[in-house]
Amino acid sequence: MDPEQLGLRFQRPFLAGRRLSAFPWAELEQKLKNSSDALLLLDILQKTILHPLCRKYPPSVKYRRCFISELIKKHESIATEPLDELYEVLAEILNKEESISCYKSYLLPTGDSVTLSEAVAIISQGTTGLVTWDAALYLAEWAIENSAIFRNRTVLELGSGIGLTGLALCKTCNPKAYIFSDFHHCVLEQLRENIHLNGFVLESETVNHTKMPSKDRRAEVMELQGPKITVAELDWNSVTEEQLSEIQADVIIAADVVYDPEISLSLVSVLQQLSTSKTDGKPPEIYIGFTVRNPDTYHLFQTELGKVGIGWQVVPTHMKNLFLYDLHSNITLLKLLV
Ligand SMILES: C[S@@+](CC[C@H](N)C(=O)[O-])C[C@H]1O[C@@H](n2cnc3c(N)ncnc32)[C@H](O)[C@@H]1O
Repeated sequence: MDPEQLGLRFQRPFLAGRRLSAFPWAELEQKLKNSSDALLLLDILQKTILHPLCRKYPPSVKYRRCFISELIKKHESIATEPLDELYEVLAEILNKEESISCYKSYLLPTGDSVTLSEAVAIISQGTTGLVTWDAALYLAEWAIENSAIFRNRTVLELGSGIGLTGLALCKTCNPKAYIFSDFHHCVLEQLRENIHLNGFVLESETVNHTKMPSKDRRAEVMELQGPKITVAELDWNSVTEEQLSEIQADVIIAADVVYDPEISLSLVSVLQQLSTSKTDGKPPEIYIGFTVRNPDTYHLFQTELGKVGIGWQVVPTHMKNLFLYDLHSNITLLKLLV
């Protein structure tokens, strides 16, 4: 494999902040043993820590520190002379302060990328919604592979979190309109920030509090070639039938929203109400992707769907693993039959 290729295999997981143990370290070590040429390490540096996306939107300090330390270790295991560039980068990182948030960038097959500001901790501010979960990566990848389902249609996403699936879909699948939704105020705030970070303009701040956009803003919205994007504050426990009937989505999606029995019950009720609203005489297509952590929770979700007359089929796996979700996590994508 040429050194450029190995560099690219470090780039994608590094920018997305994936687990360091999943990086091709053994291959790097082998290559370095065969030739102690520093060019390979410099290429990896350029494609990761020195990449323009990382300079502008860096992963967490701890993550970068661990990564550069691992590169130094690999280099020192085969070379006698230290490589200055590695130590310069380490020194720069050691001077940085830890923060509770960081950036992750996900490279799209179009050559574009989605960058998100995410929390460093898996649970923060009392919510799981401030990080991107594997099911969101899986659903985004599946959507990109099946973009015809979304082209020129209105898509509603439930429990969007900070927006990975929707932003990837808006950048690659040409939906007519995309409605992100969630209920947690910190998540909604972070979601809006991420939408702006990716160059999109919001149609309005929330569906519930529609503000008339300023003249400049209207011009900006009109100039925008992409989908009409909305963020809706939508709580499955309190949303009314009337609010749901106003949405009129052609396609409904959600990622990692089946993880708690109590939440499942209100989610199913929302899905049932949404499934009865018809656009152009047709019910919406509904796709729910989730990691099966506890089979009982999964079965409860299926049972509750059955009780309200919603069937389901498992959508076959695609496994291109463009976004590097953990291949050992048990992710399922259901198409609901309404
Ligand atoms: C595990 S996170 C998944 C976030 C994102 N879809 C992903 O996969 O990365 C679950 C999301 O569901 C949202 N959620 C939980 N209960 C909700 C409710 N009652 N109404 C609306 N959203 C809810 C949370 O705020 C959170 O963003």
